[in-house]
Amino acid sequence: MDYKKQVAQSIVSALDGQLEEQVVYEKVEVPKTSKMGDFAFPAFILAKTLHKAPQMIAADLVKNINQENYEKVEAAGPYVNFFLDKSKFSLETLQTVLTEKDHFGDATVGNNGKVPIDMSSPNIAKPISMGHLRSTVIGNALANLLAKTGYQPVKINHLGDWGTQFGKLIEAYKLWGSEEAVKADPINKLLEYYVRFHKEDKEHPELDDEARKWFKKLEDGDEEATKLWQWFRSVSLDSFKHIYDKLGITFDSYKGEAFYNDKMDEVVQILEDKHLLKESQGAEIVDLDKYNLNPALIKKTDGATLYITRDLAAAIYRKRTYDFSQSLYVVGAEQINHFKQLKAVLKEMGFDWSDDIHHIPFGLITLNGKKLSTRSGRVVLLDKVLDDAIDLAKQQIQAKNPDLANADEVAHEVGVGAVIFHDLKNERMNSFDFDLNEVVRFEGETGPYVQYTRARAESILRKTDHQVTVDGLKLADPNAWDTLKQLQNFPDTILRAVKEYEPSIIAKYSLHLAKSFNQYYANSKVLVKDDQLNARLALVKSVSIVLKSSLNLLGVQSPEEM
Ligand SMILES: NC(=[NH2+])NCCC[C@H](N)C(=O)O
Repeated sequence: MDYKKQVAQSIVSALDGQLEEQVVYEKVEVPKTSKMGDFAFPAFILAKTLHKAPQMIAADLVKNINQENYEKVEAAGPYVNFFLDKSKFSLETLQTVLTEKDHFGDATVGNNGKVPIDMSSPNIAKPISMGHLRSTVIGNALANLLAKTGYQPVKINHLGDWGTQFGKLIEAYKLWGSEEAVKADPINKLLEYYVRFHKEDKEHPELDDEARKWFKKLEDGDEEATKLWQWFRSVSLDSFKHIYDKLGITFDSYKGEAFYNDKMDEVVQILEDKHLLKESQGAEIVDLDKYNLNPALIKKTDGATLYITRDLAAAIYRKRTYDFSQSLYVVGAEQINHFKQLKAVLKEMGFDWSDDIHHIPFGLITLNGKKLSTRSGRVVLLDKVLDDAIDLAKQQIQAKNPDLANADEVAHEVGVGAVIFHDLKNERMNSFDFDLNEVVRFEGETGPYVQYTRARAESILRKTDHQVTVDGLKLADPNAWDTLKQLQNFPDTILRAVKEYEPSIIAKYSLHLAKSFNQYYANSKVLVKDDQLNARLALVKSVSIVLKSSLNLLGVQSPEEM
């Protein structure tokens, strides 16, 4: 039920069609506090046409409005305030949630369109960073949101498994590496070699020439180089998968940069045919002056291809494979220019679908105010962060509920959920600081708080043998009003989150719903056996359903008990 539409229609008929419904609909507001009603119409917009004082217009409107559908309609200065009929509203809302359950909020706007989401995409031979974590959890939440609204998301892990850094790594390994050492602790060892390379090449620039040679060999299929590369790739992938398992996130494809090696000749060919390639100091570039962008470097002097060349091949491959309605790239804001260049080159190549490519950028995570980077070796090992979060969750669960049977499983869901939720409650583009003790708290704006609220709703339902039915859902209790309105807003909230590619909208929504429900529960006696018992328990059940759906959309589990 679209109550705003109902309000707009009431106004239009009271005005005898002097304004279009659409115009009125757009003007109807939601007042700051519910004391001023659930909707308000600024009558002063009619002052010029009607040559009357705004207060008069508001007062006249109130007289002409059919009040039947409302608790009351009143004029307040130049505004008309509408108070919805709470009983009717609760009946309609609770009935919808209880019958649609998990499907409440499903939509069809996506028209089954396929949407590849380039997400996570860490680099081989380096630990997966907090930045990759952001990409992973934002991408996963967007995939869930898209699926709920009728799209078909395809989660692609575009592994950084190709590029000049592999030349550096091979050179470093040849100089300082040992097979046993790598086998014992793959990622940390490989990182150590890489960091050492970047220290030593400052004094020995000849190292860079060697590294370049190794990369060229790799591109030419040299046996030794290829073998080392394959080994580095497979140990790295094992360690990434270990973390994805912990996060509970899966991918539909692991086609990384190397997959496009044999698909780049075609890219270069098209660029040549369209006379887009220019020589510049021996390298091949595409001039993007008219887009106000730096030229895109397609081929280096030694013929080695680049990150953007592989992205061009990948974009074309995805269009051919999925015929996508849109194609998303969840990658940090530091790559904004890269994606602008990518879209511009595709456009120059004559691919109109380049407009359907969207870079979904996000801000940095800092740790105690410091930026994290791999080169300097200041990496936060994600695996450790997750384990610490699980430990913290376990301590709190043991204190609160020492008898909980599946405490380890719940601690995992709460600890990991806390890290994911903390990431997603911040607007994508905001940078934020990460302090684990804040993240895993059971109070405040945290994932565990929402999980705890939902578990509490379930425990209330376990306390009674009353079976909730969809009859008798009229709930006039003003304490329940904010919660009911939140529930009713869920479908719209989902659509907004999808439209803005902004999971934080769902995270904030779930916090608001949890908070309003806790307030309701503190002020109303839910389990008293009177004629509204069914309606109150229906509210509790509905809150549980919607909190669980919200958490699941974010990729966070929702334990029944904690
Ligand atoms: N198609 C892409 N460019 N995806 C993003 C890749 C991210 C890259 N591997 C990095 O860690 O910076």
